[in-house]
Amino acid sequence: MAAFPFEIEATDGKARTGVLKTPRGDIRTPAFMPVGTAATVKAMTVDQVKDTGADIILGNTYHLMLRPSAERVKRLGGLHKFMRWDKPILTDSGGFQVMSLSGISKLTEEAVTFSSHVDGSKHVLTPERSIEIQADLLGSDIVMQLDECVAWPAEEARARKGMELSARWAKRSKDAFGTRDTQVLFGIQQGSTFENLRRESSERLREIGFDGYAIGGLAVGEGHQAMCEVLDYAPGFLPEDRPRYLMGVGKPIDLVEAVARGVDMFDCVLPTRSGRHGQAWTWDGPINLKNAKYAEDETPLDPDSDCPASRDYSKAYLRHLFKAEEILGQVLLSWHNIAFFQALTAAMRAAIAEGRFEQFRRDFAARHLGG
Ligand SMILES: CNc1nc2cc(C(=O)NN)ccc2[nH]1
Repeated sequence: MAAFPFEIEATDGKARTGVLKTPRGDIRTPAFMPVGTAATVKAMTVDQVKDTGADIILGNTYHLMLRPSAERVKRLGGLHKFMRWDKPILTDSGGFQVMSLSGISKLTEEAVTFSSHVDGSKHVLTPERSIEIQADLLGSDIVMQLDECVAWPAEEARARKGMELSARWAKRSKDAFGTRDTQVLFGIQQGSTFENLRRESSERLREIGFDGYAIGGLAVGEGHQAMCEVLDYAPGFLPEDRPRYLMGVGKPIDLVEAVARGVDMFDCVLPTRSGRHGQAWTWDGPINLKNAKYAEDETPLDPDSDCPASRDYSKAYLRHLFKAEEILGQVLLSWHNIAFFQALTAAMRAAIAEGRFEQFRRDFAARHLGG
């Protein structure tokens, strides 16, 4: 039973725009979720994040279970109170980061066991424990099943094994989650780049029944074109009346091309991580502010933006901050990049609502990739 109403307001081809209504607030889709890894969107205050127009942020179970621990977050009132973010939070299951960040990890039918990258301590993550951490201890609004994200490239037999384990863990996750009024559980489609496996994964998830469906196992090195080839069919295997969330994606062009193929929600560290390293994302493509050509460029990143970081500071000043390794550079560029990703999703929502998404898609690519 769907706890969060998802109202699709308009479609344009496969693209959709709508609202996912949650007790902590509405999420306008297509939506970009800033990544708030260790209870912070790095280098930003929650007020700055809110100021960009973000309706929801992502929290990482792996990081928070290691530090400060999920039990401590619970004792301190849960993740929303702890970090002072009162809008919706989606937490991931921890599975992906165990494989990409932790020390030795062992995967069995029962669980993933791993050693912490923080202090080497041993931890066990089962579908049931991940649900407990996300739903009961962190108190997130949108909970993700524990699954296995198979590395790319994968042989079909290996991808099938991972997809089938993820499907069994989807059932265990749903049973552990039970029925709740103010929180929902999303299943995750796996199957690497194999159409038959993606279809089978989707059929198994639909039989179990989820409030939303993620497309996992992409943006793992396959590249933009191969990802788009999977997205030509993978979103359509999922229920059209529920949100579709593409995990870990991506660059601005990835968002536009995925929305064109029916995706509604995204998360990616790109805007904050690249911002910390001096890369600014703009309608004309990415620029590296450390480049000497900006040394006396008095123009702002985007004079039309309502974000102070984009509108009020010269590129010359931002370059200076990065050359001097001043923390303010990382703050301002993270703020600008998140504001740009929010402006991009807002522009896509408007284009879909007005039936001009294909034109938007062409104009964006020409300008952003035009060079
Ligand atoms: C940056 N690329 C990227 N791919 C991801 C895939 C998953 C996934 O399949 N989780 N079950 C999660 C995060 C990801 N981030």
